[in-house]
Amino acid sequence: MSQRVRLAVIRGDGIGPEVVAEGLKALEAATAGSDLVFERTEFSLGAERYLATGDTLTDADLDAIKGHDAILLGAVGGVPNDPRLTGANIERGLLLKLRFELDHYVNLRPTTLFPGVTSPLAEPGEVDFVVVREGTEGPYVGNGGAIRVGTSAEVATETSLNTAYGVERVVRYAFETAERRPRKRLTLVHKTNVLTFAGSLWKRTVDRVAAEHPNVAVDYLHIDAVTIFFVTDPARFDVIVTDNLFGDIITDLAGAISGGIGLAASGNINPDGRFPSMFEPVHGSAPDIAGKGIADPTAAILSTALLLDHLGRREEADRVRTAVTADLAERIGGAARSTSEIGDAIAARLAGTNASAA
Ligand SMILES: NC(=O)C1=CN([C@@H]2O[C@H](COP(=O)(O)OP(=O)(O)OC[C@H]3O[C@@H](n4cnc5c(N)ncnc54)[C@H](O)[C@@H]3O)[C@@H](O)[C@H]2O)C=CC1
Ligand SMILES: CC(C)CC(=O)C(=O)O
Ligand SMILES: [Mg+2]
Repeated sequence: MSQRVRLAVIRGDGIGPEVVAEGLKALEAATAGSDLVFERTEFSLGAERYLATGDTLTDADLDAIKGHDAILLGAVGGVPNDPRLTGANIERGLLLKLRFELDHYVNLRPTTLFPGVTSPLAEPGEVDFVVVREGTEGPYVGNGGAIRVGTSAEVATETSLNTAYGVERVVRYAFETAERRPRKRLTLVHKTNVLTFAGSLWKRTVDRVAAEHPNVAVDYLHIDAVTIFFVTDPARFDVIVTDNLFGDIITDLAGAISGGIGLAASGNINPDGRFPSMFEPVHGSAPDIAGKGIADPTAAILSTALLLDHLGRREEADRVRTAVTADLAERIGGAARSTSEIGDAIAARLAGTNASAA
């Protein structure tokens, strides 16, 4: 019996389509000849579609996407200097709407410094942590407004939403993740010294859930101190749990200390399985390099490994990670390669047709 997977593909804007093409190559190569059968549906969503039609994510789009088992997304937003585009329509109206409507309350962002990858700051083995970022609340919910806009008396608010329900479920997921990892450490990252209302909720929730996980060592760091320790002592981190905004910011930094943002993969997970989970690179649409064929597709490829993990296909997921690890090790001192050259080399390793395949 084959395992049929209905995969929604949202290539998006900028380098999104370039890196998704390579992710799909890897996914196909990793699963060729197996019982896993992907049935792909393309959804043409993003800034370009919005500019052409005025639509971001319609109810019909959402309903159709809900009929899938998983989503692979490139990146959206970032057509430079177009005054018709604001964060409200693409970033919030499309990307965050997908995360909220599909209840992606876990935004999982593993960070590993692979052997052979150069980091300005750390050695391989020193960086191996996972950020569990809350994905449906925080300051990203659009809870705010502005008055007297454009005047010297303008006032703008952007209120962070934190619910006991929302915080507890992501904290529980983070503890369960820590339980499965050898070091069993969990760090809550927040700013409880000044964001005292939300911070107190997060801290009390972690303390309460910690009592159910006596094997997990728990500590707390303020977000500003975390930016120091990511640089000076990344080995201290195992599992980090944090809110939507802090998690967004520190995972770009996590990418930078572990070989570059082009290697950073993520999963927007709906752990209940009620809605399809969505896998995407941590990076955005990178308009500064779009169309040049130089984007690193590794993050998109590693995102397909997270997708395979989510489908319960650990063996195929590990094959993707092994092929990426081997490819990264060969990059040292090598000539720069294009997006498709990297994707082809990794796919060839997976297919066993690369001369130096591991
Ligand atoms: N999930 C998504 O769809 C995301 C969308 N965005 C959107 O993307 C647009 C651009 O945002 P930025 O702040 O510039 O962030 P970005 O992540 O797109 O780019 C930041 C820097 O990293 C480089 N970079 C990114 N991905 C790369 C890759 N695969 N290989 C090599 N270099 C890479 C870019 O060239 C740029 O110099 C904005 O509209 C933003 O809102 C940003 C982050 C996530
Ligand atoms: C639109 C943003 C929330 C996307 C982003 O930067 C991210 O999820 O990392
Ligand atoms: Mg981000």
